[in-house]
Amino acid sequence: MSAAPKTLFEKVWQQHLVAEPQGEPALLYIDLHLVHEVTSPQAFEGLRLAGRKLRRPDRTVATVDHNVPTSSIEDRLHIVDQIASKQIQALRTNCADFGVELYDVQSPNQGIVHIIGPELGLTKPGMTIVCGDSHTSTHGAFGALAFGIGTSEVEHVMATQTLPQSKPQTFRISVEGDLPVGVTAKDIVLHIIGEIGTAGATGYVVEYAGSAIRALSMEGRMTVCNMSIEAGARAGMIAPDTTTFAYLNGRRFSPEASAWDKAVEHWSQLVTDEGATFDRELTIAASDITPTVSWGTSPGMVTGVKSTVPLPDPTASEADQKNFERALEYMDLKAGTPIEQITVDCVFLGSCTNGRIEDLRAAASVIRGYHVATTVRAMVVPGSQAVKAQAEQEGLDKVFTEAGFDWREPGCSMCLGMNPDILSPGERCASTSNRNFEGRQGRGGRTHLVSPQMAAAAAITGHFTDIRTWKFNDSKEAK
Ligand SMILES: CC(C)[C@H](C(=O)O)[C@@H](O)C(=O)O
Ligand code: SF4
Repeated sequence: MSAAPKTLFEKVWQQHLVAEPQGEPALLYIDLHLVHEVTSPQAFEGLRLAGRKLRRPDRTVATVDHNVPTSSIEDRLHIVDQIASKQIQALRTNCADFGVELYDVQSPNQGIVHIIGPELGLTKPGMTIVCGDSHTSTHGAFGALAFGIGTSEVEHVMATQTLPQSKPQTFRISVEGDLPVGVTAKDIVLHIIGEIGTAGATGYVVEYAGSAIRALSMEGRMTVCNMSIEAGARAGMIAPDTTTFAYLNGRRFSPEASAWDKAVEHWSQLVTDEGATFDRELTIAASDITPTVSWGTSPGMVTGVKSTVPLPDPTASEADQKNFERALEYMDLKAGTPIEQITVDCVFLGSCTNGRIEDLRAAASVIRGYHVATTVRAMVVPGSQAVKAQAEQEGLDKVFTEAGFDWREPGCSMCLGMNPDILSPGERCASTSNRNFEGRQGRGGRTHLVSPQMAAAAAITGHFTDIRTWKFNDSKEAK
């Protein structure tokens, strides 16, 4: 083995190479395949038609998340929507036929696929993880190489447990220094996308590094890696460290006893070596990041809460100027409007970006002792059954419901319009999710991406409000 310094990505890539045919994509071994109801039916059908079995059912785990109603257990058991009901039924039949473990609506392990993987300890450092879902990049927070794949690739992995992949380039983004109070992982990643653009990381695997990233909890790291795809990246990764090991210790599928010690020893090597080079590097000062709000129809159209909707840039290309105008028109905003003057009709707390327990705790600390503005409808959708149970044990559900939030069952919910939780045309939403495309939360709906703290504050005041000057009612939780 050569002693040349390697990046974290390079190490994981090399450890999974099955073949490297000349002039063709490499063949990678896949350690974990996560499956949900939307992108799997055709893949299972392909296997069935070809008379093939699933190569490694024991490395395949399925759940239902995108289509499930979040209103009540009753509604989840009797899904009215025909497409949703058919997809979920197909997943049940497919998992039973091919021997795949399915965390169905009544399982205590059900939840958004990118929330349950880490929470169960299925997601581990150094793994290759795929799912027919773009936000698979979330799992890179553990030092895994994790990326979304298309339905035909889902079938390939099901049949062979391998995947042909062209080798991506590497991009290190270092965020250095202490994050200012009130600035979160969500603000880091929105800020980064604002800086580099939605195609800024296209073709790269991004490694997030620097003291501000190291200081993040696993939940925060997952939020950052989750949105890598919104900058066009193939995947996002963060080197595992003691924070990672502490999170994984004792989880259901984590190794135990001597196997744990061996695993930690191996995982500890999964860092970028001193002197290893990246194809591209960028350093961002944490102190430059403020609570960030998206004003337009792409996750790169963001600005600070104290700022305004941007003015047109006469030096931009004609296409960019058109996009800008179109975004303002769709969002029904005027250039130069202060962000804090934008009122919201709806607040959505949830999704695989910000539907974890830490997100709910942070939002609850903001709303404690307050009530949702009369002009706002607000909902909290825990990312998983485990998040929901934990939150209820801590009494957070009470904090939310007493403040006037709707407390719901786990799923993707209002992150995308594939289930009954949608915006009405023209409705404006402060959302903790990751995409703000036209129609993303329902036809004609207007999405502003923010952190859980910022979403919670907007729910109370009815407009975007700088969380840095918030008056917390419980100093214990104030953050
Ligand atoms: C439905 C699914 C394929 C899609 C994705 O790949 O990301 C969804 O999860 C999303 O967030 O838009
Ligand atoms: S929560 Fe949103 S982003 Fe995440 S998997 Fe579901 S639909 Fe996709």
